[in-house]
Amino acid sequence: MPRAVLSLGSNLGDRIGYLRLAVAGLGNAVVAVSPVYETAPWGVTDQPDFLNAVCVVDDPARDEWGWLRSGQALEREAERVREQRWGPRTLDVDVVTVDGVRSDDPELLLPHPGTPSRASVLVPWYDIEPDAVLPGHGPIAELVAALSADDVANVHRRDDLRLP
Ligand SMILES: Nc1ncnc2c1ncn2[C@@H]1O[C@H](COP(=O)(O)OP(=O)(O)OP(=O)(O)O)[C@@H](O)[C@H]1O
Ligand SMILES: Nc1nc2c(c(=O)[nH]1)N=C(CO)CN2
Repeated sequence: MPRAVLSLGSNLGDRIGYLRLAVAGLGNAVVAVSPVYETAPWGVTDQPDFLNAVCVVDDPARDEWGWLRSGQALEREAERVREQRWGPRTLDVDVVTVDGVRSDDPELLLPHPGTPSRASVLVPWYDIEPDAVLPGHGPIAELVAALSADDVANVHRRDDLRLP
């Protein structure tokens, strides 16, 4: 079960530098990287805007737990400090989905439960995998179409910023 979709986010310090660090750290496993989006914060709204992107990765040696550990190692590299839930961070790496795997382990919920409602994940993911299906939720094209006008207005593609 090697193929995963990871979401990347940063809203502290050198935001694009942290996203680049993550993509560089994923190395040869990277299959596709989305454009970068500037997004208004959801959850805790009184914090700086995020840069968000989505990465498709593939590595026969890593299962879903391997991808979680890889994401956490990258967060440590970005000197992320554990802070408030949904608060500001140098780098957030979430495992969105790993093939068809479903998990209700709180340490690794799959698919990531925030995905169906988050424009900051769905919009960049749709850019690189328009035919993707989120297990248990259907085609992401339908999830994107179901986003509110407000949600969509809160994500802005930054064509001046590129990954890796
Ligand atoms: N699919 C997943 N991807 C990443 N972390 C997960 C996942 N499912 C559960 N977790 C757990 O979530 C915990 C907290 O993660 P984190 O602090 O990044 O949450 P958050 O980013 O503030 O909120 P959210 O998970 O809603 O985006 C981690 O300890 C991790 O084990
Ligand atoms: N726009 C946006 N808002 C957020 C984000 C994020 O990645 N993008 N991550 C959060 C913490 O998980 C909280 N809020």
